[in-house]
Amino acid sequence: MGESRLLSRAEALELGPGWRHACHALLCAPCPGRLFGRVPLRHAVLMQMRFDGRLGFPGGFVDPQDGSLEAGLNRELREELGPGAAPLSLAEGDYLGARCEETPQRLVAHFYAKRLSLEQLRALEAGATKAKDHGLEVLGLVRVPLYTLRDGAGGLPTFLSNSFVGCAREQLLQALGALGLVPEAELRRADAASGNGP
Ligand SMILES: O=c1[nH]cnc2c1ncn2[C@@H]1O[C@H](COP(=O)(O)OP(=O)(O)O)[C@@H](O)[C@H]1O
Repeated sequence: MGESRLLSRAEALELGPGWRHACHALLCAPCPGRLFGRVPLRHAVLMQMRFDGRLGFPGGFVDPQDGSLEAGLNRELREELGPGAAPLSLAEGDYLGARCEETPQRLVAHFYAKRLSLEQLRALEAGATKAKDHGLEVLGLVRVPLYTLRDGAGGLPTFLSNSFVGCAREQLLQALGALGLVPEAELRRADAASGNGP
């Protein structure tokens, strides 16, 4: 992945016609369970295994006929997560930021996050195999482990050493911090321990 820089929604929308716009979203829910009866799961955070073997968030390119970034995002969520995504309806208020990359094409990656109930998130997971893209562009949803196991590597550090598409790894770290899903100090330790950081 090349260098990316953070932009506001307004700045991103002012970029010229040479830029393609894509929108992706982190969906999460509070998760009271404990792994092995002792490790708090904290939250269920969804990512997906893509056709190219990389991890990314649900979403995709916005088409000119979508009319708005959010309309494009909601269409992509239905294609990738199935009809269960229809009631989600992500909006401008769910916007977290944009990153632009010039490697090799000019891409603006808009990023959103939305908190669901655990019941809503479970229903999405259960319905995702009915999505148009299931088994094609999307190979499956995964939950992100937010804990770090006693060995200092298992859990989030090891998850972060996977291969991520575009700026998805930076987006994940941004959202986990911004939404308070993992304490900042723990996030920094997991990032450094993953051996895949900056
Ligand atoms: O989770 C993500 N975060 C940031 N960029 C992503 C993510 N997933 C894909 N991308 C990038 O966004 C662009 C659109 O990819 P995607 O495969 O989602 O679109 P599509 O579903 O419309 O084909 C690609 O350039 C890809 O590298």
